Amino acid sequence: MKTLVKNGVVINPATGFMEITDVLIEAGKVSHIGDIADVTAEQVIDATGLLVVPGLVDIHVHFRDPGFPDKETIATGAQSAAAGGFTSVVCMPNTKPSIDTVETLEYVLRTGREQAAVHVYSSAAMTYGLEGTELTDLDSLKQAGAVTFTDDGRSVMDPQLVYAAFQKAAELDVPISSHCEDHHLVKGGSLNRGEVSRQLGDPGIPRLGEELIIARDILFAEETGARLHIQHVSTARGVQLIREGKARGVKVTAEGAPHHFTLTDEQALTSGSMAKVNPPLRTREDVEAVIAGLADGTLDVIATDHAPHTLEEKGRPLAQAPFGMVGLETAVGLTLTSLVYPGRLSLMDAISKLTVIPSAIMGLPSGRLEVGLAADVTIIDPQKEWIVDSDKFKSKSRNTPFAGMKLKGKAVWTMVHGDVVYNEL
Ligand SMILES: NC(=O)N[C@@H](CC(=O)O)C(=O)O
Ligand SMILES: [Zn+2]
Ligand SMILES: [Zn+2]
Repeated sequence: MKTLVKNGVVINPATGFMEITDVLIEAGKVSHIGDIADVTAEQVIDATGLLVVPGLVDIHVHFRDPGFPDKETIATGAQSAAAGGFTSVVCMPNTKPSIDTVETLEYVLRTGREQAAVHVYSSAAMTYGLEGTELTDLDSLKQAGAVTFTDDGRSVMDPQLVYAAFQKAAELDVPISSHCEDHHLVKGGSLNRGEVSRQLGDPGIPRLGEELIIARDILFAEETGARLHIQHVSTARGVQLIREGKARGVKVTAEGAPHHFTLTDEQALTSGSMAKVNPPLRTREDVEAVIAGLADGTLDVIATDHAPHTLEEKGRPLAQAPFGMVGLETAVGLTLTSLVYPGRLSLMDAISKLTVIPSAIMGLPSGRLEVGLAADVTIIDPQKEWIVDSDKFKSKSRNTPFAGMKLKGKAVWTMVHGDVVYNEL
């Protein structure tokens, strides 16, 4: 089977390559990049005016299996990924049971191989049951394929335990992904503590709770030499702490989420519980800082934190609704609309933060569009204007504050290892 993608803007951020040319895919691999006149292929795609990029990589998703198949399964999460242009994802461990044993990790990876349209990688929990009391067996979890250790959804509060985890992670050279939230300081709020939370009678979530743990974990990384990846940074001072850590040579990387570079806490006034996410949407100043952090490289990657929840749960009042929003199918549109078109981030940097950089952080064999490599390829229509319709999501869940929003730019064709897994061309 040969597929010829003709005349697209072919981008490979790993080498800074960007040219209007052709890509030939044979037997699941990229066999040629460059103008091709004399090839007969079973499948020919006219990519004129479209971007042909490495399959996108999201290192922060929640696929809810095992435990919550009403929200998402590995198969539906993978369909959602494919529809958003993502060909590789890293699952978070806050499932039920949590991904804290080799057995559960192997279940997730095997289900991914057997049922998912995209490559499914997984994190493993740092502590059993994400309870923050006993370290998991990090050696055997690494051995079984965990690409990062994290208690995402919570922070481990006991400094002795955190210290031991960082030491072990340094020894194993596996990055720790950190959800930063001081649970002693953050209790009961649903929204950023500020004007809007006061208006809605919510106790609020202080920025300081996030910043204390960002600062703490940077120090642990500095002390132990471990690689630290800070998840979903939402505050201006959080970005600055990471910038300073990097300047000191600490091995810290970080992610910005589309909702954090697009929306402020005011979104809760119109979207209610749909705008409830952890860490919360903050203020304009914070959004600007997240964008500046992405632009200057302080925030290395764009990751969605795709967090599906049922409409029943999200229909509850703010205080009772769970935190989180789906993100895979809106990420490309939001990246182009909020960052690239306003001139805040170059197209090359945007694609880089969605491909080769996240792959490098997690050590994944993806994120490049090069001859000889497996053909994970995404086509983006940068001109396509569309209105977010959550009823059309491939995800099982519809919890998004972006419904009804007009975006410019969309993933329209996704190939995994030579097979087309999404096509709206
Ligand atoms: N981000 C969220 O608001 N929710 C995530 C957990 C997390 O990423 O912290 C979830 O699992 O629902
Ligand atoms: Zn988190
Ligand atoms: Zn998460």
